[in-house]
Amino acid sequence: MTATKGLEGIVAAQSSISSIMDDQLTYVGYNIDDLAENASFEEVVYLLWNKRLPNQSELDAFKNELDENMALPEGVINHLRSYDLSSVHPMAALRSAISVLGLYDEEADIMDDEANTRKAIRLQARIASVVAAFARIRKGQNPVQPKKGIGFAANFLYMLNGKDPEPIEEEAFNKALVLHADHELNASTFTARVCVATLSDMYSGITAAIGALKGPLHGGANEQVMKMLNEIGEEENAIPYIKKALDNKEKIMGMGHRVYKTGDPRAKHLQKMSKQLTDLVGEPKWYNMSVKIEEYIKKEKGLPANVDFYSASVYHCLGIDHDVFTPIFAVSRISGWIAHILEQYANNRLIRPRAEYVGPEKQDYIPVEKRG
Ligand SMILES: CC(=O)SCCNC(=O)CCNC(=O)[C@H](O)C(C)(C)COP(=O)(O)OP(=O)(O)OC[C@H]1O[C@@H](n2cnc3c(N)ncnc32)[C@H](O)[C@@H]1OP(=O)(O)O
Ligand SMILES: O=C([O-])CC(=O)C(=O)O
Repeated sequence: MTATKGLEGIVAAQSSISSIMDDQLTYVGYNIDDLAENASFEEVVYLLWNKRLPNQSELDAFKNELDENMALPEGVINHLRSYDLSSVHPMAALRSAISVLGLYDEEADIMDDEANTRKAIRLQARIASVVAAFARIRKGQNPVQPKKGIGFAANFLYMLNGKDPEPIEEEAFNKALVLHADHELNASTFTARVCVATLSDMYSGITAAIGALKGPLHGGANEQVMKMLNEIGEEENAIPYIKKALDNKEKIMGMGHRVYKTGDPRAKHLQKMSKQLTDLVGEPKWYNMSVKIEEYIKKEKGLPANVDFYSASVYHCLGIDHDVFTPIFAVSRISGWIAHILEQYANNRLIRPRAEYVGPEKQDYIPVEKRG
């Protein structure tokens, strides 16, 4: 038995949700470029869960269901208030809060298809409310109740900021949600599938996935990109900063990808939005700096920018706190996690690979009192 480090190149499941082929990403056969330009996030969620796009009345009903399920149980709000608000990272708060949400769901451990569909809606709706509520509570503000009928992207920004977003903000945020919704067997999705393949419940699968997304080699990279841009500070510092980091064998956040080698098809959409929004808010340096870094890393290391690279400056321009970037990723990616969880349940087998043992062999047990 020989291990493949990081399971690179291993095909671990069949899936009909999303596909990456020749550096093109499709959701259920629809190219991400078409979806990013044309679809609402709700249409994409419906697509991932039902493997087809909704007609108008199905979409209206789906949006309505999300609206109806957005409000949080009071116990969850109280739980969020009970954290050490000065130090808890919003991603840790989210991981815990989703687990707590499960305690308020009478159907948490009911595994039939209908119950799972209802839980899927509740989780998709409420994760947005949790992220927005925690972002406000830690600033001493009260959570804002969701507003019905304005759409998921606008509703999230409304709950976060307490005011309706501008159309350009809503459009950018919707596009970011669409672009982050699913990505084949990325680390957090695989985590979710491994968890529920034991026939554990959906809340456990999502909680596990949030834990995996949090790391800086995965979703946590978007926050780290903004930290790096802040440290660089001005355009002229960008290349010296990156050169030094590479000399120190550091990884440049938002660069590189396990699967994409020529480019991440999502990055160009986020790059375009970054240009628009940084100009709009009068902070073009974030975009200009990012372009310099991208070009330099491409030339020096042959690595492309990934989805986390330009999303950082996009979210910054939307006025979102930098440590809320990764929770926002989760608000979108939960749609993909749920699709994969449902797919796993539908054709389940325990996921249990083997390890290549490389430790010592045939050791003799020595009683503790005789050990040196
Ligand atoms: C939503 C997402 O999860 S997208 C990914 C988000 N993560 C990041 O942006 C973090 C930065 N990027 C990385 O760490 C990596 O590119 C990953 C984790 C995304 C993919 O990694 P892997 O496929 O495992 O590649 P691995 O880490 O083995 O790197 C291969 C080589 O490229 C180098 N490399 C890869 N990414 C980077 C980077 N961002 N900066 C500098 N060097 C890099 C490695 O140092 C290594 O070089 P070596 O062979 O000389 O030792
Ligand atoms: O697929 C991956 O490894 C990481 C990624 O880009 C994502 O999850 O969107």
